[in-house]
Amino acid sequence: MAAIENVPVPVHRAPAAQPTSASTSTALGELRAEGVTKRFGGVTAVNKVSLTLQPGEIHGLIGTNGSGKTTMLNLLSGYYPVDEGSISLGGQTLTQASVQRRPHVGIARTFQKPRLLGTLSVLDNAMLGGWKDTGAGFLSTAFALGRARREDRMLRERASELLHGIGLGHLMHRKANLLDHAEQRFLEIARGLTMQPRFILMDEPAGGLTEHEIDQLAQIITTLRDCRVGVLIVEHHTDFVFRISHRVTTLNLGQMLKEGTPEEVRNDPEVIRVYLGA
Ligand SMILES: Nc1ncnc2c1ncn2[C@@H]1O[C@H](COP(=O)(O)OP(=O)(O)OP(=O)(O)O)[C@@H](O)[C@H]1O
Repeated sequence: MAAIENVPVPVHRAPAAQPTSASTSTALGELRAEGVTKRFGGVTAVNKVSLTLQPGEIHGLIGTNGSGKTTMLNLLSGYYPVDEGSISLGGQTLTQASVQRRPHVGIARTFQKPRLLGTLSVLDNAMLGGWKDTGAGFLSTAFALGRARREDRMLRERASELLHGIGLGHLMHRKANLLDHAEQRFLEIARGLTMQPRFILMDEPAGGLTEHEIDQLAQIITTLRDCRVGVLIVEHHTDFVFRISHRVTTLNLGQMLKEGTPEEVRNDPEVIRVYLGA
């Protein structure tokens, strides 16, 4: 993959979180889950979990297999409704907001297995992330009238800039299904960023990447942090999570085991007993 340049993402006003310092900020604009519970039949996948993601913060979500990490991400991104508890952004409730609504308030996500439209080009896939910013109706789109043309040009430029920033600029016109695994993962991130999110929730972004590609991923994520985007990383690759996160939450059997700085979590006897030492 080509070198990663500075990823151009929108600048938000809130200050970036400081690495390793415990955040006591109640800054407006935080994404907050409070006491959320999700059940699937008799299985309680997530049980009264609270998690706060600050703008400009990298927050790792780790835990054993089946501990509820992906479910938590799905609750924050609106893929599942919560059974109990609440989700809010900047103090405004999102608990009932649909999955289609969440991008409008600034929540993007990536998937464990990249979900791309394989027969479309890399550029077209990246542009799909910006659909929420288009308002041209069906007729003006069909006839490529002024507004539709302008919106298309704007999105194309934004997506193209992001792809260059993320190191995929040279592949813009290739079909997405011809990309290798890391390229597909990075394209998903670019697609999420095209919507200019305030928060991006990533499900196992380091899965299947080489050490070199993980370094590239870390570079992308720290650039997002510098641009005040909050990043939630669900990940099994704990070294990577401890290396780049400001805060880490550990789940076990759907419940919160420990939340704190990477140092606090890494040295917690219960986390070592249940997860890290396993
Ligand atoms: N759609 C679903 N239907 C039924 N059960 C589900 C569903 N999604 C998750 N579960 C169950 O909820 C629990 C938590 O699953 P989840 O995928 O959130 O865990 P995880 O920590 O992300 O796991 P992994 O690290 O293996 O990806 C598991 O017991 C899982 O089988």
